[in-house]
Amino acid sequence: MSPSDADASAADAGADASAAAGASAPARGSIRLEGIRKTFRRVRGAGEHTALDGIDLEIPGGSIFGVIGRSGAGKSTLLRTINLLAVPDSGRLVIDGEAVDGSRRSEVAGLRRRTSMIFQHFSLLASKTVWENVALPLKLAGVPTAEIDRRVADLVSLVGLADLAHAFPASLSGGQKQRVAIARALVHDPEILLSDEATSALDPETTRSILELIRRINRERGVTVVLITHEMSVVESVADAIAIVDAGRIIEQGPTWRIFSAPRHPVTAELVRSARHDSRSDIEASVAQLPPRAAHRYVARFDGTTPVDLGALAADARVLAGSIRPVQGHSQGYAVFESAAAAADVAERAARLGVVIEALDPPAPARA
Ligand SMILES: Nc1ncnc2c1ncn2[C@@H]1O[C@H](COP(=O)(O)OP(=O)(O)OP(=O)(O)O)[C@@H](O)[C@H]1O
Repeated sequence: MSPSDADASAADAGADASAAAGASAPARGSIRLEGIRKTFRRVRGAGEHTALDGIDLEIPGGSIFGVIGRSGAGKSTLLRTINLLAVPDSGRLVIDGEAVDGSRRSEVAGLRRRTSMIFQHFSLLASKTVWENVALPLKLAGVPTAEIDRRVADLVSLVGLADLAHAFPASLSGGQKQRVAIARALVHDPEILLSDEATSALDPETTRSILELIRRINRERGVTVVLITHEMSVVESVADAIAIVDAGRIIEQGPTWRIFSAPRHPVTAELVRSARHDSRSDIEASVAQLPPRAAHRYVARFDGTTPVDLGALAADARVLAGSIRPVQGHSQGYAVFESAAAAADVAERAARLGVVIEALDPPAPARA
């Protein structure tokens, strides 16, 4: 990606996430990383490993921002610089417009209260009930009992565990444990929730319900959410904007629907393809067992900016398979159809309508 592409997509990401947060959203929970660099001494051998290599990122307050990348790309380190669990070698962290450099202990303590974190492993105390796990940080902070009771009751009910308030972690499912961890993360009314692979240990349905909860917390309480994941499907369903990290650099960022419809970097394209299972060979395999009923087969791909009208591509279009889903209100996906229309005619109409078309090889007709 050229620097101008990077600038354009950074502007895209900021603009779209700002829109999602609402034009009059307060700056509460806004995050800016400027030229962040972080190196680690190599565990074996000499020298250093650059985990973050000049990260510039702007996350509007009140948005949900996804950071995605392959294993070892630098996602956790990036997330941990936001609460200074990882102290950058150089660069600036700016929260709500104010630089935070971690030079004063009180400043770091304040930052940690404003930025809560949830993890893949829930870190609950086995000997304490749901209620007691959530109450513990408030007790340690010396909050009066009546206030603790009020806040814990509110949070336990927010995460849907009012009936299990007196259960112990051992009797809870993974999803319920993550709900307790989320309630505990909210006790100090944070501006920012950092999610480090919080759904990676959960099955797809539980993942969906936890992501719905995170979205509700974001919308109802105005909490900025930064979530890191290696799963595109996680960011697809909740994030307003995404940054893709590779080898310690941001290689692409933008509104979620744009990243999915038109990835600009090959690594992003690969991540999108693997999440969607919609490569040409995947699609060809999915319709291979359907006997051909017309001379040609095509895949029409929709990027969410063009209304879907297969009839305008080929009057006799007969749909064989497809997958179309909304991402931030943009219908994206593909449809496989058969038609007698020649490839050149369909391609010409597709170009006029702004639809991407690929011609597939129809399977050979079965021998009689
Ligand atoms: N404390 C540390 N000491 C030494 N090297 C580290 C440390 N933390 C991270 N690294 C290295 O920095 C690089 C980035 O690590 P990081 O955990 O941020 O990546 P990641 O994208 O979150 O990976 P994963 O998805 O596998 O968790 C990796 O090469 C990792 O080995």
